[in-house]
Amino acid sequence: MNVLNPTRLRLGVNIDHVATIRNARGGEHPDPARAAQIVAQAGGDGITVHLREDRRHIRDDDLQRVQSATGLPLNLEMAATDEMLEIALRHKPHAACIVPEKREERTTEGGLDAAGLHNQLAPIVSRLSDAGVRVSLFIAPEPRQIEAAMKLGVPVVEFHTGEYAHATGGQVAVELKRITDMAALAAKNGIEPHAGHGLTYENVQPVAAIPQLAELNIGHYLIGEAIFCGLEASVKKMRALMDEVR
Ligand SMILES: CC(=O)[C@@H](O)[C@H](O)COP(=O)(O)O
Ligand SMILES: NCC(=O)COP(=O)(O)O
Repeated sequence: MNVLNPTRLRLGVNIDHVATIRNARGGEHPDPARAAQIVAQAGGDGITVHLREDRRHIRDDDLQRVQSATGLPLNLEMAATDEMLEIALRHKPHAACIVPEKREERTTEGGLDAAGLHNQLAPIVSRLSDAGVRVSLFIAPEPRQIEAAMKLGVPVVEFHTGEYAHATGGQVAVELKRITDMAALAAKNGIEPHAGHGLTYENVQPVAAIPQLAELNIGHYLIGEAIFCGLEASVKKMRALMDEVR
């Protein structure tokens, strides 16, 4: 990705909620694979999908179709379960981001406890890595979690930006500083930092300006905006906002 300009902040577009709308009627429209093609035309650098245990949006049969719809790298978000590991090993996406998952949650509520789950995560990380999948951990921006990521030997962490996105008043700067400091700590220790969750046109720029961040993954807001202006336009606008601060 971005071999011509390694400093460019990559935009991974999460297309889960195209599938949410499709599933509302149980048919095939709108098709996430078509959304992936539009993301590619709009200048997105990657496609992210979260195959949830309850299949509330992305379904198993979407993976192959989304993967072959474009030449973009696919980032598969997955819970640390045997079922998801087998699926990931079958599809071999470019990257797999291990996320915490609760069946009853509305969305991913926090980061993975990589420190507490070391023994569960270690074999999953090594089997994915051996299969050539770039493993990432979706963690809170905390030193303890970065230390755990280092122990697990993952090349990438993605910081959960939900706390930042939902913060108000003086807390915004506090949350931003946590992400800024942890991006620097991760990079210093040879881990490529990414970020995502709850990012919008309004809150993306301070995060995009963090120099060590290599990739942002953004979904719900872009698909929501696409209802009003089209997916190509919403991706292009996010891309432009990110580029303005780099
Ligand atoms: C891991 C993450 O932050 C997102 O991918 C999010 O989980 C998308 O799926 P939901 O909107 O179903 O939570
Ligand atoms: N990992 C975060 C992601 O893929 C997108 O999160 P959101 O923008 O849908 O909140």
